[in-house]
Amino acid sequence: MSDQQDRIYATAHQQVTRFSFDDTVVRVFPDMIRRSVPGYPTIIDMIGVLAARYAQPDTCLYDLGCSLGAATTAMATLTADQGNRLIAVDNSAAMIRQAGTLIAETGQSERVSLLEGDVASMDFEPCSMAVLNFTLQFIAPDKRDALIQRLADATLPGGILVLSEKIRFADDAENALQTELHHAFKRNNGYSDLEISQKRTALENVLIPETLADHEARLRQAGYREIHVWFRCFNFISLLAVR
Ligand SMILES: C[S@@+](CC[C@H](N)C(=O)[O-])C[C@H]1O[C@@H](n2cnc3c(N)ncnc32)[C@H](O)[C@@H]1O
Ligand SMILES: O=C(O)C(=O)C[C@]1(C(=O)O)C=C[C@@H](O)C=C1
Repeated sequence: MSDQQDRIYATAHQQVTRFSFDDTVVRVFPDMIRRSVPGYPTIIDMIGVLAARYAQPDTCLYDLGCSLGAATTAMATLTADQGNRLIAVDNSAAMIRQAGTLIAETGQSERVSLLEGDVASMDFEPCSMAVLNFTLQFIAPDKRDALIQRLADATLPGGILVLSEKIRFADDAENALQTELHHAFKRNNGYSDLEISQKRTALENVLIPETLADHEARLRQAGYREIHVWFRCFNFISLLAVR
């Protein structure tokens, strides 16, 4: 079951605990992410479009921090009959369990390997596409350079990384405005001020955003030849990095 409405922070919690991708979150995840991330459905659709454009025949495609496999399914659907193997990884056992059920329902299980594991410590096979769709932000900052470097090293010439992140802005006024606009988006999607504020507390020191410049510098340093911002809404962006 993962089709319930997100009401996790609707009532006052005595103590707001650190956000984690457990069973409670899995049950509401599709609703939570759609109402929390501006443009999420578009980003998923466009990951499919990017797969159709950049996935090379008979190569691996990675979905890292796959949650319920939305990006995996988009990539699999738009690369049918190309001989690609999809490797979807998440370190939440609850997510992986439910992702397995959902991917089986799409009939794509044969091409998809679902792995429970930490993407910050895994070795990558040669691949033509990797997706980090709102995952890097949850990985300890001191592990991010090494992860992106290992991914860049595993990516075939002409292959890509799609990196989507919540970002912060170096300028305090800009940061405050973009954060306020994101909260207005959440309010417009039915979240109350209490829900917004408790979720924000739960995400503190769990989701650690960096600036666009930080992301671009890391990607360039790792050896990506081209870096494009292809999606942006308020403090949410998605980058296309070409190897
Ligand atoms: C915001 S969700 C990603 C959404 C998903 N990519 C999508 O497009 O629907 C972040 C996911 O990253 C996973 N995650 C966080 N840290 C991870 C790590 N070190 N290794 C693997 N997965 C991780 C979480 O369990 C969670 O499922
Ligand atoms: O809800 C928020 O305020 C968020 O920052 C959104 C966000 C994300 O960017 O990953 C945070 C956690 C949930 O997984 C879903 C969405």
